[in-house]
Amino acid sequence: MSLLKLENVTKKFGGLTAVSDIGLTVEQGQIYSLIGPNGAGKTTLFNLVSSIFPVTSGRIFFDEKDITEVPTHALASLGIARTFQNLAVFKHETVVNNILVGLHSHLKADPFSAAVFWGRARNEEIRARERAEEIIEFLEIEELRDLPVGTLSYGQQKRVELGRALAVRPKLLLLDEMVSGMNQEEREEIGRFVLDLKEELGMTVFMVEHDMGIVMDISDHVCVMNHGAKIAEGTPDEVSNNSDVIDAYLGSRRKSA
Ligand SMILES: Nc1ncnc2c1ncn2[C@@H]1O[C@H](COP(=O)(O)OP(=O)(O)OP(=O)(O)O)[C@@H](O)[C@H]1O
Repeated sequence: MSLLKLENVTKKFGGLTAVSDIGLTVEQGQIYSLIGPNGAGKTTLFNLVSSIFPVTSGRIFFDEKDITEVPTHALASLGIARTFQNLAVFKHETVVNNILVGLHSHLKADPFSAAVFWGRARNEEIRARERAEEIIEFLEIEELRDLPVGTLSYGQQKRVELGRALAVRPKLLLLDEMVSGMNQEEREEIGRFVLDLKEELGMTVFMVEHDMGIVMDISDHVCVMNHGAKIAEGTPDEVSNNSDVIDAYLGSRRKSA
């Protein structure tokens, strides 16, 4: 079953077409990677799915609902969570508090009952703390739980950011260049967690990634963009043997050489 579907999505910035007539389908339970040379339009496409920019034309469907005009803040309650290319964590707060922030933005109790910590608010708070502990265990960061996030390595901070995105139990997780800036060991760990998300929690993952090792190792499906357009899609093997894809990457390397 398709979970995310883009139909003829285009984004123009003035005279520049950053995303050109893209159609794609992410199936439930897939790890779907979006790749392409620098400036191909990957991040712009992600920003359209998460409503950071409005589309110029086209429609976006999630779980069969048209979400093209749904604002960013309303996407979490529909089941879409996202991490960002640059770290989005509260550096002075502890690991557990950073994960609780992801949960609190989702709680339903009104501010009055939250203030007296009673009834619904109290039950929600207890459940939120249990959920935070589950995530900490899943990400194997128990020994870091009470440390301020700013004191952790970059790879550990990324794991906390991933934990915060998981807090809302998303159906779809958007990961924007999760492993950039990480060492090889951290990259492999994140790759393993993403695979566990799919295999243990049945989560669907849509990711923009430059690290070809991870893309080829864990993706079910890969979509390749160049100059705003989709140039190929298929299994990791299919796209890595596709001559248009090879040309696009070689061309971009020649330009930057
Ligand atoms: N807010 C913006 N205003 C104007 N142009 C933009 C904006 N955001 C992106 N662009 C342009 O759109 C094109 C696609 O950029 P985008 O960042 O989506 O590519 P990318 O594939 O994510 O690249 P990278 O791999 O380098 O992150 C580029 O030419 C970029 O300069």
